[in-house]
Amino acid sequence: MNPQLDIETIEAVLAKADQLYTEREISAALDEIAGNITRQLHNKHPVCLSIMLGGLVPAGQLLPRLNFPVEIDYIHATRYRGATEGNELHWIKYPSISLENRTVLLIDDILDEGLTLQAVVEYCQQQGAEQVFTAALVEKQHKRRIGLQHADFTGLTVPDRYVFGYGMDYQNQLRYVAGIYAVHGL
Ligand SMILES: O=P(O)(O)OC[C@H]1O[C@H](OP(=O)(O)OP(=O)(O)O)[C@H](O)[C@@H]1O
Ligand SMILES: Nc1nc2[nH]cnc2c(=O)[nH]1
Repeated sequence: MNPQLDIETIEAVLAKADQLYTEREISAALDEIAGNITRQLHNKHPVCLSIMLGGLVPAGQLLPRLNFPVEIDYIHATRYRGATEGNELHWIKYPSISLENRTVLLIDDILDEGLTLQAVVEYCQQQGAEQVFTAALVEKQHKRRIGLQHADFTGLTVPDRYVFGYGMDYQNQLRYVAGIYAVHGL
């Protein structure tokens, strides 16, 4: 499938966007999240599941900060699918590692309405996980949370705008950006 946006448009979206967090601020937040995860899970040998695609960058930056034994796998589930409003959750890949009697840590980029993390927590529980913890780099601030209210581990808050960078996309683009930005006008 061809990208929805051409290179000039992608560069213009980035140039006009409002920067909410620098890479340095995100790095400090990841240090804090990693410290809190370590204190709570260091002797649990957790299965860490990145929720793709958005979880890719936060998980990739968080996991090397965890200096204790973990197993790594991923789930691919999406409800926005390149749009700026969510729909029902589309499951693309279930984890390969058995979750039975395991402590599970889910890692995602953003908690918005909370439906994605809630559905994935329920899936893990159905698979027999002993305990399920959630980490989201960012929590969006609004009163429309209808699923999971808060992640167990989180670092940054963003206003009620559409944000991208550090794993988060705008129309399937800009996930690689080393900062967190709000789209101009959204
Ligand atoms: O709290 P919610 O309102 O459910 O939204 C949060 C979810 O939305 C994004 O995923 P998206 O469906 O855009 O897929 P992606 O990971 O491929 O970006 C993000 O990565 C979270 O998983
Ligand atoms: N990229 C991105 N994904 C989301 N999923 C839910 N909210 C958002 C958001 O603001 N940005």
